[in-house]
Amino acid sequence: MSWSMRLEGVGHRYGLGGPWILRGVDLDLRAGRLLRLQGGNGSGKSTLLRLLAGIDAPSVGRISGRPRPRGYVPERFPAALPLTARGYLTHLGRVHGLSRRAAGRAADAWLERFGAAEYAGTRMSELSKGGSQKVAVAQALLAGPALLVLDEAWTGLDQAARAELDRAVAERLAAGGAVAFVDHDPRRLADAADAVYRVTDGTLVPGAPGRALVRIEAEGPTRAAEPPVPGTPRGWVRAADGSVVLTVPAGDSDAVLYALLAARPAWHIRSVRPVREAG
Ligand SMILES: Nc1ncnc2c1ncn2[C@@H]1O[C@H](COP(=O)(O)OP(=O)(O)OP(=O)(O)O)[C@@H](O)[C@H]1O
Repeated sequence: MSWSMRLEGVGHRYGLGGPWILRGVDLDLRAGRLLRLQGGNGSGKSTLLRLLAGIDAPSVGRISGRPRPRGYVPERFPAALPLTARGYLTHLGRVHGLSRRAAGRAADAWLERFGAAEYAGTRMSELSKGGSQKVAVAQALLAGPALLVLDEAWTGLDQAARAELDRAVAERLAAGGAVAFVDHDPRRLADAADAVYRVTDGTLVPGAPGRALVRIEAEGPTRAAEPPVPGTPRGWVRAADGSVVLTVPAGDSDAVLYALLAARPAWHIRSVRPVREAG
């Protein structure tokens, strides 16, 4: 399996007059890649995952090369379907082009893997939250997707099922699939994710998860003085009392502190505090 999918200048908003949720998103996703998306609440992660999965079309821009088959686990799985777990999965297998027999076998195999074989005959509407989430994950994996999109898919699964999903992700990648995911736990697949992006202010920026930062609060020789650290990557903000707060990668903090203290006239350092970049 060798393919490459591309997003070019993608923007999205809900409704014509609605605010732009995403703007100018460029992204390449290739066979074998594991992409993690991060960002604050409501930043647009789920929106981007739906665009990747092809559930929604972008309002502007272009998405090309999206492979098939695709699997998608939404943040909220519609559980109130009038089918049993096995019936639903078998039906979806048929939609993906499997024979009735092969679809039934795939349904059983995935229910078994996620420890849900005992719910095979249970109506979807009667499943527990965890049971329903296992079906949500099984339906996405059923057809061996080339592109797997997981929106908080581990949430609600028991520990064994979470580990099983980790294995299923590794299998998809080994088979030449790509996986894009969002998860609130920064440790999820942390060793495997080879691309990490943050959705922030509607744009997509490359970013390592939860980098260690240092917040330095300093007072200049005058209230309007600008800190003598032009290279500070994350910039600085001025507090109401005229002091400035610089947030810098932990590795740069010694150099920034030195620059402040070596300045003439020197700056007064009020506090130095380690912080973590929000996940
Ligand atoms: N169907 C919709 N109609 C209108 N607005 C929507 C719709 N879906 C999402 N939004 C809005 O788009 C913005 C981004 O939502 P989205 O769910 O993509 O963010 P998110 O980063 O996944 O958030 P969270 O971490 O809270 O799940 C939010 O302001 C949300 O209210």
